[in-house]
Amino acid sequence: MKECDMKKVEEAVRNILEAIGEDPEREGLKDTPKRVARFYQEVFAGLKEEPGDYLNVQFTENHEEMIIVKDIPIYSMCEHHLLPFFGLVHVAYIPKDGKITGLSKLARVAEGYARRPQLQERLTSQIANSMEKILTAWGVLVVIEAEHMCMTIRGIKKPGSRTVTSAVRGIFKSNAATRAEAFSLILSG
Ligand SMILES: Nc1nc2c(ncn2[C@@H]2O[C@H](COP(=O)(O)OP(=O)(O)OP(=O)(O)O)[C@@H](O)[C@H]2O)c(=O)[nH]1
Ligand SMILES: [Zn+2]
Repeated sequence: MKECDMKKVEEAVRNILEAIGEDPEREGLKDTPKRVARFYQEVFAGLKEEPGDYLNVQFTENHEEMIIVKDIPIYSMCEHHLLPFFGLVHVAYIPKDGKITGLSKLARVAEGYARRPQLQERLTSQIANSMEKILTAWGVLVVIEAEHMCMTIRGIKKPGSRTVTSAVRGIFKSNAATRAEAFSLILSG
């Protein structure tokens, strides 16, 4: 897991500015390479951690019913255009053997995987896979609704269109009633 090479990003941004016909030395742009480097360091910080590890914070509680954390806001960067996509993550799981994790840890996992060059589908399955592996729950369900800037400000230009992805594991896959209950709780206001 490599640290962000700030000098390399700065040099690349200076090159881009030159390539588009700008003067990287002019007043308004002279600090831009540094700013963009800090910005990339922040939005790609998830590359230098293993976000699933947050789930190792676990408690024992006699609760084998559904736990849902919904409406977790995320900002990620689409790996095709390096433009943001953003929206809401909803996660659900049914713990096994009393193994539950901290609620904030579920949001930290979503945040960690979002802070990488991503595809929405991969982000969805990485969150679900880490929950399935580390929580060893009866079932895991992850839904993401997001808007992609690469479909908004360029190309096809369809602002407001939203992409919904889901990843379903364990009992949520095998039991339609359990899955329907999770979806109705997630989609209710
Ligand atoms: N499946 C998926 N596609 C994505 C995601 N983010 C961006 N894309 C798509 O990636 C595709 C890249 O297509 P290309 O034809 O290589 O690139 P492009 O010429 O910039 O495509 P347009 O966006 O159609 O102009 C586009 O259809 C994007 O909408 C994502 O998270 N998941
Ligand atoms: Zn894109």
